[in-house]
Amino acid sequence: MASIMEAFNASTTNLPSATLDRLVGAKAQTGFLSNITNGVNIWSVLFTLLAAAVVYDQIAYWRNKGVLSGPAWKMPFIGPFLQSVDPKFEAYHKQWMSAPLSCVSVFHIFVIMGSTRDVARQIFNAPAYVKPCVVEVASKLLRPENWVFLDGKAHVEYRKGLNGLFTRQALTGYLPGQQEVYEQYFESFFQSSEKARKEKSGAGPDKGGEKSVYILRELMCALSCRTFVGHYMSHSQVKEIADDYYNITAAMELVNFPIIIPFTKTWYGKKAADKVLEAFASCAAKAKIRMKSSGAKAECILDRWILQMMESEQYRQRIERGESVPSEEKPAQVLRGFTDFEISMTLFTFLFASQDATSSACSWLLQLLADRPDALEKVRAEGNQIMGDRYGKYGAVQIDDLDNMAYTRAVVKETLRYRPPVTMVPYKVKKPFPITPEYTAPKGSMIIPSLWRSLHDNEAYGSHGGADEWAPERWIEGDAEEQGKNWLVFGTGPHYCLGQTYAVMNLMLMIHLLSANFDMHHTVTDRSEEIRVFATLFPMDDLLLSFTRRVAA
Ligand code: HEM
Repeated sequence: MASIMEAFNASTTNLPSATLDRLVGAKAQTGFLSNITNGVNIWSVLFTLLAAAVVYDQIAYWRNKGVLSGPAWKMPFIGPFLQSVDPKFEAYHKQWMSAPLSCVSVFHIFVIMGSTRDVARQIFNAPAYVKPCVVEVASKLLRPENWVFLDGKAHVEYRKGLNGLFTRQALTGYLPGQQEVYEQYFESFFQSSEKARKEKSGAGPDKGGEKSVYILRELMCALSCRTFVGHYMSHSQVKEIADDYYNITAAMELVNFPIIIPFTKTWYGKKAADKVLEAFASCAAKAKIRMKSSGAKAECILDRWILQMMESEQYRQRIERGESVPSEEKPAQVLRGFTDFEISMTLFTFLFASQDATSSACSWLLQLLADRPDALEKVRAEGNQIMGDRYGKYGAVQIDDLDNMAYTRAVVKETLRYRPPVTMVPYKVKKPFPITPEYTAPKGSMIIPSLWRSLHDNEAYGSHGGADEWAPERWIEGDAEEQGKNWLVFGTGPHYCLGQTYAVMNLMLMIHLLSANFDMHHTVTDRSEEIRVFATLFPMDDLLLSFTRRVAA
């Protein structure tokens, strides 16, 4: 306004009108610019930048999305982050069923979900384009230099060195320790059921159920620790790890806030992970000393690994001395020496890979068996027939016995199919990945093969009431065993589960011993069949179980 007044005042001078017009124009322009600049402050600059970033974020999402199914609009920056903090099975299920390929974008991460069997297999089998990324925070917890993040040849080589820890001979050696752990925990389940029954006087076994998923998690952690590090870890340390492990799982959301902020889930998770790493490193140091003493026998994975390192070192020394070593004396894998911390990181990956998955599997196994007495009786009858006098005795089960338990195996495999513990396996796209002729996944995006549809596919598992029914018989008299292409419970391709034989065997051992010695009583609620997502899948009501000692018929 002031500048217009100044221009107006100028008209009172005697300048020619054209010059005056030019001057008025120039004055008015200067006034307009200064108006703008006068209005500019830090907030308007920030607002403009923010608006530009929102527009950029949205356009980047559309560009990445291309022809994929997924929300048309992205919540600025965070996307569906808040939903991923409290994930709902139904929401995931809806997404898996929505299309073979769908997408969301959370923070800066573009996430592609591959849901059908063929798309999932295509992703698993594309190591040239993708590498595992577990979930974003995993590299912070497991450490970025951990072997599970190796790719290509380096991964294949490292993994070869671990194969010897999961051979039949190795698994045989872990069985006695595992049976000790089962005996100890089953006894404590029974004792706490007895206590609960006394406290809730008058409650029958079927009414006295206690939430069991937590104690089953502890059992699985104790079992893993015994298998991995034997007696190098005390019972109280195992208990501490089992308790802390909850924080590690809680930190494992599909997408986390990008930085670790104190007192958040990821912060607690990282603290717990550091403690586990320290504990395993100390076990490694102790094992290195023990295994050098004469006559020391390998009792756990750690012992076997160190033994293999020692044998490799002896072999190398013989070669260096110029000896010609007969080929049968050459170790199956010549290993380098690993530091205590390297060993610890690797053992942590085993715990990391097994803890949630086996806890989930054993929760559903017990729920399903408690609810289907006919199946439970078949497991018992088979065990009794195979074990004879040894039936129900801890320490008596050998690997050959488990091999012969066809029905028990069918129960485990059917449970893994019906309630797959791992439903999604995140991979990262290393270079543009042409998944279909119409769509190429952009470099840097997360791509997730999802296993549910493959395992609930009626074309493969349509017999015995259909794929949504739990029917162990389909593995005995049906053709489930021939559906190898659909059997993605343990993944496929170069990163397929290293512990799959061990996991199935261990779950078989658990239901065999438990059913031989105890009766299980499930307090069924209207939420028992609902699915809770906590990294893996669990019964929504946390599985109310109680145990009574079995009186043999
Ligand atoms: C029911 C139990 C289990 C299930 C359902 C399961 C499932 C899986 C799945 C889906 C993968 C990803 C495979 C891929 O990317 O193709 C995996 C990887 C892996 N699992 Fe398991 N797992 C189980 C138990 C175990 C156990 C007990 C161990 C070890 C003792 C283990 C060790 C591993 C390792 C080390 C990997 C990564 C392999 C690699 O990157 O080369 N898992 N598991």
